[in-house]
Amino acid sequence: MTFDGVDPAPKPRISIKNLDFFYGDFKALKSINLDLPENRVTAFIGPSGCGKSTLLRVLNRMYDLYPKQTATGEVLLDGENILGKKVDLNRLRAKVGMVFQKPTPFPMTIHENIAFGLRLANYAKSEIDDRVQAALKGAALWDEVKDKLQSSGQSLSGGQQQRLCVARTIAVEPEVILLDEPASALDPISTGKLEETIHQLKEQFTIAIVTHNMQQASRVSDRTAFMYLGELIEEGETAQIFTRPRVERTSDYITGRFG
Ligand SMILES: Nc1ncnc2c1ncn2[C@@H]1O[C@H](COP(=O)(O)OP(=O)(O)OP(=O)(O)O)[C@@H](O)[C@H]1O
Repeated sequence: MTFDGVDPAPKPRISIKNLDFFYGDFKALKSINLDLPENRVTAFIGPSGCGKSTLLRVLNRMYDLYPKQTATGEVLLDGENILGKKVDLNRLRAKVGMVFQKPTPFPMTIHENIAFGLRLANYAKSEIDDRVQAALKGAALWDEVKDKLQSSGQSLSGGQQQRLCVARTIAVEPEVILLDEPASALDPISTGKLEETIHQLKEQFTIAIVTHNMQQASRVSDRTAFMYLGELIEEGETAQIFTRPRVERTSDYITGRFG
C-alpha cells in the first residue's frame, strides 16, 4: 500500500487479452481482458452461469480435456500464449495448479497424496520427505497431521482434505494457483483456516479464486473481477469494487439487488 491507500499495481503474472470461449456454438466468455498481478489474490465473482469457472478453467487449459470447447484470443503467462497449439500441457499444468470445489484426495496415505505428484514431476527421492513436510506447512496442515502421515488422506475432515489438496498443488512449485469455490463444502471454521492459508500463499504465488460468497471475496482477495453473462463488467481493487463500484450492475449485484 502507498500512503494514500492505493496498492501499487504489481506486474501481471497472467495477461488475458480478447479472450472468447465457446462450448460448441455457445459463447460463454466474450472478449475478456484482465491482468492477474503476481503475489495477489484475484477473485472472480458474479451470478450463477456468468462464466467464472469457465474463465478459471481456461487458465490451465482444463477445457482441452473436453471436445468442442474452444478458446480464442491470448492468455500470456511469462510472455507465452498458453492458448497456442504447441504449448506443453503437462508443463502448463505444473505451472498453473488447481484446487477444486470438492476436496479430492487420492485414496492413498497423507504422505503419498503429496509424494505421488513429486515423483511424477521427477523430484529426487532424497528430497521427497522434506518437500512433503514443506508443502503441508505451506498449506497450514502440518501440525494437524505430522503424527499420522501414513493414515489415509480420506480419513481427514473435509477442511483438512481441502488443505491437503492445497498442499498437493503447492508441492510441485507452481507459479499460479486456481481455486474453484474451494470453501463451498466447508464449515465456517475450516473456511477460516483455508482463507488464512490463502492469505499466506500469496507471498509466494499468484492466486485466482472463484467464489459465490462475497464476504469471502472481500476477505481474501486484493482484486475483484465482476462478471455478468460472459462479460467482464468491472475489475479493480477489492475495496473499490465493494465500496465504490463504477458500474451500476456491479453495485446492484454486491448490494444483493440481483443474482
Ligand atoms: N460443459 C458445458 N457445455 C455447455 N455449456 C456450458 C458447459 N459448462 C458451462 N456452460 C455454460 O457456460 C456458461 C458459464 O458457465 P460457468 O460454469 O462458467 O459459470 P459460473 O459463473 O462458474 O456459474 P456457477 O456460479 O453456477 O458455477 C453458462 O451459461 C453455462 O450454462
